[in-house]
Amino acid sequence: MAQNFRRSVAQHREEIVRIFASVLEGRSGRPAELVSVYDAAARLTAEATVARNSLPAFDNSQMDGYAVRVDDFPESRAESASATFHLAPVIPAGTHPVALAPGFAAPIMTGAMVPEGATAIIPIEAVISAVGTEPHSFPDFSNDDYLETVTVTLPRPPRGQFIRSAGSDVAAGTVVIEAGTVLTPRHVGLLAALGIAEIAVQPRTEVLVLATGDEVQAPGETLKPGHIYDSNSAFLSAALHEIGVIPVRVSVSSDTVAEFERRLEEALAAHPNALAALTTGGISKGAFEVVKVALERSGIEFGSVAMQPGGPQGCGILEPSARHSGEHFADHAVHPVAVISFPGNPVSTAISFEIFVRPLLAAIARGETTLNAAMQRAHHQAILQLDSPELSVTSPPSKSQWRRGVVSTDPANGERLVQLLGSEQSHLVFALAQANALVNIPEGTAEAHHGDTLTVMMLEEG
Ligand SMILES: Nc1nc2c(c(=O)[nH]1)N[C@H]1C(S)=C(S)[C@@H](COP(=O)(O)OP(=O)(O)OC[C@H]3O[C@@H](n4cnc5c(N)ncnc54)[C@H](O)[C@@H]3O)O[C@H]1N2
Ligand code: MOO
Repeated sequence: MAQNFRRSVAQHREEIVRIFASVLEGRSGRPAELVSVYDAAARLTAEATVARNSLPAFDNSQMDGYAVRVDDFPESRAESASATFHLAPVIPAGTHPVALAPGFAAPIMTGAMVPEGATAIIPIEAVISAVGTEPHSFPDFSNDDYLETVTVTLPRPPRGQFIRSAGSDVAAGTVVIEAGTVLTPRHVGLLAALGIAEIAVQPRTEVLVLATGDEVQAPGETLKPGHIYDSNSAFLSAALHEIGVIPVRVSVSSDTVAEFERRLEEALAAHPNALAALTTGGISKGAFEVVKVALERSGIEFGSVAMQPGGPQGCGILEPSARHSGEHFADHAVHPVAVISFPGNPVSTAISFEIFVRPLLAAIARGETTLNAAMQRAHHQAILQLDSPELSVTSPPSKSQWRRGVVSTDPANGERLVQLLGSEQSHLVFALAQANALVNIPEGTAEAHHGDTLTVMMLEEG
């Protein structure tokens, strides 16, 4: 049997980075997928997007008002220079106007195409006086009488005033989005503005999620005595989804090695591009440690990390040669797959994912290649608040303990404060759900007191 490892958190992180770097190395790029612009948010672009047309595509009005030829006004520097015009036919948005004849002002709406010949727009509020209508509201356009009866006196505008000229936003031919960009809603809006209905994106990374244990049942089922609901699959699937990775849920509700191997093989056969498998449970010192027994045979290493919760851990690379490919699975394409095994307790699984996997997979989903840097999550300092200042919280000095907490800002001085939720125990899912941060009591520290400064990691931050 392989020697069990003993590692620090930093050493285990390094090992997991090495594993992911190695499994990524052997994979060639997969063909891009075309997705609808409506489904493109958060996807990674496979190629650069070049604007085929300009934005705006045509000169258009920035105001509801009158389109005029500036040359129709008397040449004057005086601010009061004005001229009086008969009206040309109204130009609503979405119409193709005729050219503006000299001596006429065309009522025009915001977004409407500026007629040929017009060189400025005067907003309706700026009309000096009018005959046949109120100066600051448009005449009735429901019949053509206004063409005969209405005149408006307008101030001389600067040339180009309130005209949004063609190409002033995007010139045709511009690279508007580079390859390798994670699309935000703003990018999606830009693509739609350019009339692009579909965009080529990288296929998403798939990761298998295997919860194990005779006692686990899917939510919704009727619980048998001594059983519990499988919360790890739900947590991990949601967490993967949140970072842009496709979770493939595979529940293994039996503690037999053969079933675990068969489920894993079936899942890998059905998802030959899966980059990794995350397992939960079955790795510590019990009599039925199915994950450990099955995967140790395939070269995955198990041991302990100086961390609480999350002490028992396993990780390694499942090489194609070590796969238990039975008769049904021998013929599918095989890649090395990263296997990360978390302890079964729900808080242990959640914290292990946050500390060892989430930042890395999030970076991979964003197309980043410097995985070491990606592993560094933002840490902040916060001042511990305990209900009674004379109390303290304890931690095994040989371990880095991660408590659950709520970080808030002191309104008096803007400092970060942190209150702990629940205890250090790793079955407390309610406290975990209410927490917004993980709070570290570092290795070498046996007690933390009210007012101590501790390192916190915000759960909603990368
Ligand atoms: N003698 C020892 N016993 C244990 C040790 C130890 O060092 N010596 N370590 C403890 C620690 S710490 C942890 S963490 C757990 C890890 O055990 P396993 O990874 O083998 O996990 P299981 O025994 O299968 O389950 C532990 C716990 O979690 C519950 N569980 C399992 N799967 C799920 C799931 N999908 N959803 C929700 N809850 C789950 C399971 O029912 C157990 O209560 O070992 C300690 N024991
Ligand atoms: O290491 Mo266990 O994860 O403390 O409950």
